[in-house]
Amino acid sequence: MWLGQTLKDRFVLGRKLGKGTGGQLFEAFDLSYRNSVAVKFLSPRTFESASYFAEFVQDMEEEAARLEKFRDMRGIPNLLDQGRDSDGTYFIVMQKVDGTTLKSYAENGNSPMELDTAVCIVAQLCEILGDVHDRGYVHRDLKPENAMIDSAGQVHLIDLGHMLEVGTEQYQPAGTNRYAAPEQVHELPVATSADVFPLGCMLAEMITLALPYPENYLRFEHRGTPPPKPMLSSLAPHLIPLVSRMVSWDPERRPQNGWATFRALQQFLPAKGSPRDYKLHGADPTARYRAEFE
Ligand SMILES: Nc1ncnc2c1ncn2[C@@H]1O[C@H](COP(=O)(O)OP(=O)(O)OP(=O)(O)O)[C@@H](O)[C@H]1O
Repeated sequence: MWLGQTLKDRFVLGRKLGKGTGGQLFEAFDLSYRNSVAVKFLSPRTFESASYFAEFVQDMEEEAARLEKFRDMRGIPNLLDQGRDSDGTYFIVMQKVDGTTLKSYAENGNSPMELDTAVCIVAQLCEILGDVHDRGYVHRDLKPENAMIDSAGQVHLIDLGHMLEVGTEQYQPAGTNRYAAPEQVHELPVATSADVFPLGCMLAEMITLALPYPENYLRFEHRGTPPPKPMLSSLAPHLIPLVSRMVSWDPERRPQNGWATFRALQQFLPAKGSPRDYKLHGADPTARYRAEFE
């Protein structure tokens, strides 16, 4: 791929937007609708075997299929097209989120985060995931790099590459150390409650700058010993009971899905019509809940 290359006679490639382990994201200009879009290419994987490479292609094809499944769902970019460029590299084209990842948002002056802002970001993620969970899917890789905040303060969920239908027999490893739920790390079956664990981790981290469990802790075997207790003492006391449940080792103790977590968080959202009395760097994710009318 190169700057100015036109894909499918329609998308003119521009600057790089970001990079993950599996994909590279570029901005492109859509000649049909005359707006900016995002193109995700499979990263070059020169040193890997053909079969390993084929697995990555399959992962991206599955991601495209999931984007299509969640078409027009608020908070998930729409799939616009997919194909292969002149070198045979697979790509998908989707709506571009005009904003930054949650990780960059925090790093660019919003860290540690006001409790209000952090709660609103997680509440927005819960609303998106609530709809995903209602359709029987688990995201399995929630982390600050996989959430984006647009210029209007709306949160978007990206990277559906590891999403799985609840009850799928075949196990495919997924998740990021320190965010992934223990049952997922231990390769046990996962339910929608596996997405609630990382939401609790993210909420605690945004406010206190610390994750509830130490590095690599989740990868240890705990057979015969009680599961570890989360470290949440620097969190606001009124949030501790809910966040403790969200990051509970036992999936049954967590709110069971996005909507259940949203309902539990609702009491901590800013009141409608209330003003924000602190400064934010960039977009305002609390505006959605402060607004008198949606
Ligand atoms: N729709 C989008 N609009 C704008 N930027 C995006 C969009 N999707 C992804 N990005 C940017 O590209 C980066 C990488 O995207 P993504 O997480 O999908 O790649 P990945 O290789 O699947 O990541 P991972 O390492 O989690 O597997 C994101 O962190 C973000 O900065």
